Order: sequence, then C-alpha cells, then structure tokens
Amino acid sequence: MGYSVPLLNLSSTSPMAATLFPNPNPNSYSSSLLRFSPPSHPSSLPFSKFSSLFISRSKRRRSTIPVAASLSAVESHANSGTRGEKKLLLEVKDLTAVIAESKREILKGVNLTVYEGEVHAVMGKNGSGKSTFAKVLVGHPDYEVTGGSMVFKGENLLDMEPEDRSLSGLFMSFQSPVEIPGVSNIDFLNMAYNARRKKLGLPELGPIEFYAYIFPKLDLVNMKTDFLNRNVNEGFSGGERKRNEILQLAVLGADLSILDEIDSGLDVDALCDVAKAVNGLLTPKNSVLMITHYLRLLEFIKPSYIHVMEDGKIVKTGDITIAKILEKEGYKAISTA
Ligand SMILES: Nc1ncnc2c1ncn2[C@@H]1O[C@H](COP(=O)(O)OP(=O)(O)OP(=O)(O)O)[C@@H](O)[C@H]1O
Repeated sequence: MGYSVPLLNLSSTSPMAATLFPNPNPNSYSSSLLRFSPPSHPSSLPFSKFSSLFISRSKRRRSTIPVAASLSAVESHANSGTRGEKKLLLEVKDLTAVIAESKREILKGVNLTVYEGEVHAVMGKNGSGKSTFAKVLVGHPDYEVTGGSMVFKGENLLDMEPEDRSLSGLFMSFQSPVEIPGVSNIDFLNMAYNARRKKLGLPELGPIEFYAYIFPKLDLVNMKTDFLNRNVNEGFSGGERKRNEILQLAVLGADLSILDEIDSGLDVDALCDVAKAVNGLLTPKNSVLMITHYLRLLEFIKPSYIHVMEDGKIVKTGDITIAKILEKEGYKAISTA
C-alpha cells in the first residue's frame, strides 16, 4: 500500500511518464528513502548521503546473475584501490542488462569507475542507453541485469533493493520528475527526511524544526517559499521541477548523485541556479554522475571525466575536449560504429 514511484515512469519517454502507481490513499505512502550523514546539529546538516528515490518495495530488483558470481565480483572490486588519496565509490564492470519485459539487451558491457570527489558526465546519442544505465544503477524494476557487476562503497548493488541502494547514498534525479497530488512539497520532504532519521535512530524533526532546516536551502536553488506548500511538482514548470529535484538533493544529500539531464528545459538563469546548487553540494567526499547532451552544463559543473556511450557501452572517456568536439562536429567525429 502506498505511493510507489516506479523509476521508469519518471522518464520523459512517454506522455504517461509522470504517473505514479495508483494509490487510493495519498495519506499513506511507503517511501524508499535514502540516507544522509548523521548531522551534528539538525539545523546545520552537511548531508552527504541521502537520495530521493521512492520506489515500490513490491517491485523487486531483478538480476539473473548467480549469487556466487556476484560475490566474486565484490571481492575483485575490493582490490581496486584508490585514485591518489581518493576512495573508490562506484565500480561498474562489464555490465549488461535487458529490458525485463522484452529481454531486449540495452546495456552491452558498461565499465565505469567513480572515485570520491569526482564529477563524471555521460554523453551519447539518443537511445544509446544512458538513462537505462542510470536506472539500472538505482535498481529500476523494468530492467534485468544479465551480467557484470556494480559495486558501490564496497557493496554489491545487485544484492540490494532499490531503497537500500538509496540508503547507502545513491540519489537519482529524473528527466521528468513526478507529481504527487495531494501531498505538499514540505510534507513530502519532511517525511522523507524523517524516515531517514528514524532509520538512523535519530529523533524526527517536527514541522517547525524542519522548516528552519529547509529554509536556507531554498536560497540555494533560488526557490520561493510558496513552493513548499504546493503539491509535489503539481503545476510546476519544467524548470521548477528541476530546481525541486535539486532541493531534494540538498535536503537529503548523497554520496553519488545521478543527475539525468538536469539541464533539459532550463532557461539560462535556471541552468545557472541549478548548476550553482549542484556545485554548492559537492564536497571532496561525494560525487556526481550526470547525463547531458550539452556542453553548456559542463561549463557550469566541471566534469573530471566525460564518457561517451554508444549502443550500450562506454566507448570513449576523456576530458572536456570531448564535449567540445561533439558540440562542433557531432557524434560522427567520435563514433566507433
Ligand atoms: N522500459 C523500456 N521499455 C522499452 N524500451 C526501453 C525501455 N527502457 C529503455 N528502452 C529503450 O532502450 C533504448 C535506450 O534508452 P535510454 O532511455 O537508455 O536512452 P538514452 O541514451 O538515455 O536516450 P536519450 O538521450 O534520448 O534520453 C531506447 O531504444 C529505448 O527505447
């Protein structure tokens, strides 16, 4: 029972995208909430671990990989070490995945390593598998992992439910964030935040304390206070939804924030606000994996690495030069096909 927000339903690929699983009772919803760093003081939280995925418990992650194989994957990842002083955060090896329903293979051997404090950008033609990759990382039930491994902070993601992935510090913002009719933004965030506090054995914040906590974060994303009282994303413009996603990130925090086309539909000012907010949340300990088509975002949020995805694989990795070439010459300039 409860609001179940299937991740794929948040994608922009369908007009039905922004729908929730039917829920007759908006007053009760189960959220799979993520994790935040225990605050030293509730009103000055340097959140680094919390993500805003709300995924049905009933929709279970699917993997067709034998347990023994996935265990040995963790062992081999455990030896992957550090990059300088930085610790390994995410290591994806030879990841393959199919659409659960049709068994069509979308991911065909993705390899990616993310260390603390890094910003990675994934670019690629429409349909190359970028969003699928992001959704597979967070455990979207529409996909089955058929091979390879994904280890996040030493834990095998394949052994974790979507909500546990969130709890361990993964956050994903969606191309088209969903509306939640009947639930105000502030109640939603307060509930999400408290769920996490509860999980960590911390006392919940009451509405007034929570308001004091969230208030300064509105400035970060340049949002007016009245957005807090509106229903989640209901009637929000595209840009307002994106700001709201970043507000969620600011409230909840994350070790790894996966931002799927956070720049789409933003005007120049909104892009600047959103990018500033993301930059403001970056620390030497947390990382960002962002999917984008455009150089302009990468000029605001400077990537450590840019990866190009083609037909379900990362075919090229480099620096900002890649995005500049793409902008000028298109994918033909770097395509391996
Ligand atoms: N749940 C699904 N059902 C059917 N097809 C799917 C599903 N998810 C992904 N696909 C297909 O998989 C392919 C990769 O889609 P994906 O959304 O990952 O691409 P993308 O690289 O993010 O594209 P874009 O840049 O247009 O957002 C596409 O052909 C898409 O239609």
